[in-house]
Amino acid sequence: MVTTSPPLVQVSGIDKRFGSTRALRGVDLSIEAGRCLGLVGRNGAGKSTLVSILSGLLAPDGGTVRFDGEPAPPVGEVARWRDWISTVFQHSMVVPDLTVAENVFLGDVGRVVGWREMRARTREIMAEWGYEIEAEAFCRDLSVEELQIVEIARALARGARCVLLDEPTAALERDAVRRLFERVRRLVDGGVAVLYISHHLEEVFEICQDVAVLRDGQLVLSAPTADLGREQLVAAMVGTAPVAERPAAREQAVDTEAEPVLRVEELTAASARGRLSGVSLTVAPGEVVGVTGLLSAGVATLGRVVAGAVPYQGGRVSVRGQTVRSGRRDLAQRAGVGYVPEDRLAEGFVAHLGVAENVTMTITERLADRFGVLRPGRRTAAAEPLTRALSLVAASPGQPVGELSGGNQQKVTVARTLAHDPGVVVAITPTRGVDVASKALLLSSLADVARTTGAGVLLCSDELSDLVLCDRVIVLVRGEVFTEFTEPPFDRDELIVATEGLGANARVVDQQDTDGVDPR
Ligand SMILES: Nc1ncnc2c1ncn2[C@@H]1O[C@H](COP(=O)(O)OP(=O)(O)OP(=O)(O)O)[C@@H](O)[C@H]1O
Repeated sequence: MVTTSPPLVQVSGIDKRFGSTRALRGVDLSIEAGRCLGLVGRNGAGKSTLVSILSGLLAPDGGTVRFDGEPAPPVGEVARWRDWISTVFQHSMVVPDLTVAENVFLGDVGRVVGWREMRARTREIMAEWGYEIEAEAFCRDLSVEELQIVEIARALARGARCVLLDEPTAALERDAVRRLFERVRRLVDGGVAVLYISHHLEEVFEICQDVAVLRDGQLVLSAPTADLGREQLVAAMVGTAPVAERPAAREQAVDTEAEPVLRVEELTAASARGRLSGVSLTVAPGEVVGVTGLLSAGVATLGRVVAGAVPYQGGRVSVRGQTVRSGRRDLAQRAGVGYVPEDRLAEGFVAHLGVAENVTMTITERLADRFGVLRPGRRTAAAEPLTRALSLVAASPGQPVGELSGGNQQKVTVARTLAHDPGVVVAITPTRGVDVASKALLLSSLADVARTTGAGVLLCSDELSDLVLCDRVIVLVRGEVFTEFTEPPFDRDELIVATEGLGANARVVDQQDTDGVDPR
């Protein structure tokens, strides 16, 4: 008699409701030992809900989870679930006031290892991954990338039989992504089951043997990746919804002779996200200027300085001729700077307020009647065109933003920025966590604002596909302007080479401007 062993993780008939939202409907899924399963779907499809259920944090309304054929432990007994499944969550679960080693072994201290061994094993894992993070460092001092590494190290240290990676590459650089993939392959070769959630379909094709697609809470496709093309995958994700995967190229010429809406002169700043040294640039009315570079190059710092979110030490930032004082978010906003921050949870929205209220937060005075009263209907009407343009999914305009999926929260942040007719939009990695089909909509709405209102857009992103609709792209290397690409379409490979500080023919700025840049 032939006996086949049960899958390592088997999910059967899982249902989950949140009020009127059916987040998961009768989902069946198997995660096999020694295979990597990709889980994809549009924003709000139910991926994170499934991750929470698989991590023992959320009870399903119906259905079962089995490990190796046996019923999973009761929900809430997180330590017992972790013996089976270790999860790297989309949002940092790292405790800032603990050290790296304490975070890696969080929940296991005393039970599994002593302090000395904990530090030694943390060092070992970091060395194996090629990361230079001190085991004794406090996590509050780490960058976004380093925090994510701590989370991955935690999953690896536990030696769980199944590892869930929920958008693990969102804050990682190319080299770090490559290292992560190597490690995932090694885990899989060693018999570990991996569930890999990503909005980057190319990643799914690269490292997953199988792929499953969730749409509106239902599993609509499950197949080996080798049997599928990208189009089939996107078609399964979007169903019958019309979709533009790429924003249309920009046609309108920008008047670069016009007085710039944004002028940055000889800017010097220091922040945990990279320093800036003597950075100068301008953005003309209606122009979309991209800024890119490696994580430590200062791209996010530049955006944050212009938005007044962090101070600068030298130089000048001016919007429509008016100087924006260092580190004054309020004054930057008053001067007309709209800001799509990198960390939407911390700065992007107010979680307990509704979608329409968040979107119209900066324009309440304009919407109120002559007695200063603002009717909810007016809010909803003002928010609706923006949320529709971004294909935002919410149960109602009043649904608290904290209840939305990650990608939809990001769309609220963008809609809110665009609502108050900014003169300059600073957007930092605006498409992070946004599904493939919504990316084009989001980028197009930024470009539309530039085209129709004459606003300037400063698009700070390490996501090269975000840069397609830029009129120019400025590359920063170690806090300095290294080069500028002025002729779209931009060549992806040339951009990559430039971010590394290489590629002589891409160089168009004066030699003088780049003195001191080590071209490695
Ligand atoms: N705590 C909650 N209360 C109410 N609704 C919720 C809650 N958590 C999730 N939802 C809803 O359940 C649905 C599925 O959300 P989920 O976060 O699982 O989607 P997702 O596929 O992970 O999306 P994304 O790609 O944007 O992260 C969404 O409509 C979301 O608004």
